[in-house]
Amino acid sequence: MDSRTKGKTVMEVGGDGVAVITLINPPVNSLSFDVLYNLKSNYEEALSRNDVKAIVITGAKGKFSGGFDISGFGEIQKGTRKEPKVGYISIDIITDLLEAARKPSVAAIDGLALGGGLELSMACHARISTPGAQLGLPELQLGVIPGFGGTQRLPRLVGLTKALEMILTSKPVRAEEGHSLGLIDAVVPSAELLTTARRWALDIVERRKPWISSLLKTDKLPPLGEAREILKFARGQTRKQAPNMKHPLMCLDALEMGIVSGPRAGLEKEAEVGSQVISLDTTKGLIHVFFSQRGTAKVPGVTDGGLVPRKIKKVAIIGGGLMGSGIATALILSNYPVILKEVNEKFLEAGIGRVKANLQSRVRKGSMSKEKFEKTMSLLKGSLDYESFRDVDMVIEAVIENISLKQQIFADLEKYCPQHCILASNTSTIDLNKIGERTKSQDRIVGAHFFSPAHVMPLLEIVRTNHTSAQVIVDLLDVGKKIKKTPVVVGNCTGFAVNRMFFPYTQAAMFLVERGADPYLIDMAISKFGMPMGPFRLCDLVGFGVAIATATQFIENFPERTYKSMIIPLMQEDKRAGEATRKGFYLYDDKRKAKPDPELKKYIEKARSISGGNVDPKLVKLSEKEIIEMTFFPVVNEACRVFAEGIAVKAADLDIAAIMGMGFPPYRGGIMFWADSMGSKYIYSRLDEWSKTYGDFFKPCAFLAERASKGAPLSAPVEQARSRL
Ligand SMILES: CCC[C@H](O)CC(=O)SCCNC(=O)CCNC(=O)[C@H](O)C(C)(C)COP(=O)([O-])OP(=O)([O-])OC[C@H]1O[C@@H](n2cnc3c(N)ncnc32)[C@H](O)[C@@H]1OP(=O)([O-])[O-]
Repeated sequence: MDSRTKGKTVMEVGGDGVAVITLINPPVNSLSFDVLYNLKSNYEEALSRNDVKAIVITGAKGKFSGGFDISGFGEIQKGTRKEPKVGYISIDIITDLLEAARKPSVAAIDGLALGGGLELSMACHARISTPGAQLGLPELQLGVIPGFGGTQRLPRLVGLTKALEMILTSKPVRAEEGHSLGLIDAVVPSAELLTTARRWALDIVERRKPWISSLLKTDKLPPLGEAREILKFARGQTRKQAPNMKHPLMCLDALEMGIVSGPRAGLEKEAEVGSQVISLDTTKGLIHVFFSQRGTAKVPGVTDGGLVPRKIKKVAIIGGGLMGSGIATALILSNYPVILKEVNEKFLEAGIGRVKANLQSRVRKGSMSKEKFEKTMSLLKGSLDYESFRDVDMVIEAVIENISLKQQIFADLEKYCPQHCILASNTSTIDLNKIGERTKSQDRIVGAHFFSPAHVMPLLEIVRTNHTSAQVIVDLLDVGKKIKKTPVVVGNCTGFAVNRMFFPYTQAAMFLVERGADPYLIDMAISKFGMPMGPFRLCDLVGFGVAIATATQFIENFPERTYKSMIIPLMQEDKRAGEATRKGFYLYDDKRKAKPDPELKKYIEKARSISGGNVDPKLVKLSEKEIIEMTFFPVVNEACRVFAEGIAVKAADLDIAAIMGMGFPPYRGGIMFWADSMGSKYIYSRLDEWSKTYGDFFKPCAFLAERASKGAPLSAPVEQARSRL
């Protein structure tokens, strides 16, 4: 392959008259422009050759195709590549050249056919797949729409309702389901894939199998009136679930056009809309997130040194509380044998009970069979001492946040665990250097900070001290991938990356209400911005105990920029501690539905009198935009500090940490990406103005000031960073 080209196709014509075209673009055979243009040339040649009767398309190395090369969108957005004529690929190549050809094509699908990959296969006249292959149109998740005819062919193959479900949820189906839906014509073992596809293609030529153009099928489409009702419902749901995104509705426009005015008009609409969505801000954000999420596992100086992850065969967890049991669940779900250690029988039983309950909820929801439940639970063993730790490869400590207890545990671990064993702590606040103070094993001590509930939340902060070895990080990155977490490697400090960003968010909200802003309007504005809930509703959910404990850490470590509000402590004195007590910033009914509480005013007024602040008429009447800026710019400020200190090595890691750890809306691209969309100068000027009026809590940090003075993006790499990694 030429180093300037991205992927290719190769064509081999067999003695049976079948031309097999193979897509080659590792690792997932994505459809780059080079692959697509090569495919076109191969087709033209196959159609013109007398020795070719039929065509089979397949993908190299067990993967059909992961879809259009997503980096191509970035090139178009940046203007480094000119977009081909609208509809050139989907209409001129895929429809008019391939589907309308006088020679039939069969797709031989192994492993996966996603996005453009599935769309290409749907333009073939039959599809043969291996068992378990993933088939889907996940484009909406990336901010784009299926643009190679998927909005037209999928409803015609599987019916409108199922097509809408697959497109709107971005969730793939397995080959077996695809077969029962009519998307796949036959499922055969991998070894028989190509021979079956070749035979099928020749059978079409010889009229022993039907020659079906998906685009011309109508039997699965509902009558027009019914189709309109289904689409109307889908629009309503989409508006509710994704109010800040335009592309899902634009995708529905293309689908509707095809049903109302025919597939050709539908294809044209799809091409027009597909080209428009590329420049939406939400699309830019989502594509940035796709690559950033995969980039978190690439740590300069760690993963680029050729280290190979060691095999972790057995893991021990100390502490069967909420975190320990969640971590144990995540591990056994990925087939790791786990020992759960507790201090006595009662606690051990409770810990194992929690793991059981986590799995049972899957059985109840139908996502886990009873047999799988039994098999998974059999991977968990309880223990009350360290004897069984002699052959473990990794220990994760998940006990309460008490330094001397943790120090004792790590000293014991050093005695009982093998020399190579990774010693991880799930602490969310305590300095890892202190935890390992009584050991000589500093190089294998690492933080494995899970988020609650650990078996559900997708983020894993891997915390590295100055002593942690690169091998240990590589091992933990591998475990993270196997248990389906997105790892972000961060340096050692109070709060690491996520909690450092969380503190100013809640503190800003407390400041605003103390100065007269309405907490319920703040929550509403922040939910509208795209957070799962506002800061006050969140405080109620996590409970005031946790909120006070984390705030205390921040006050102790960063006193110069902490806003100390008494609202939460005052409420706690009155036994209002959040949702668990049915009273917090909101009141909760039997069904845990939240409603505003007029009594809240009393606590706010008292807190205001303690802090000595006054109601500020400007803050009483904040617009939604001002609310967002006053709560999130302090977060941006803290993210800048985390970046400048080298706690995070890439700004994009903070984007992922904010999305997965705080619930920051992915379509805004993450905290730094969003900040850059407004510009460092603007953010600096706002914070600077507020700090002059309201104090140091808002004071822009030196990094932000410097970037603003140069007009530079916040996400540009930190030169000669005082990296802690
Ligand atoms: C006009 C166009 C119309 C069309 O309808 C639009 C589309 O098709 S939109 C597309 C619709 N398709 C999708 O949305 C599918 C998106 N992809 C996926 O969901 C997963 O990657 C997949 C399930 C395929 C493999 O999961 P896994 O085994 O856990 O592996 P992994 O996830 O770690 O990825 C491994 C490497 O492959 C890379 N890469 C992957 N796909 C693409 C791509 N399409 N392109 C480029 N690169 C891609 C990925 O960046 C990573 O690179 P690196 O340098 O090693 O970090």
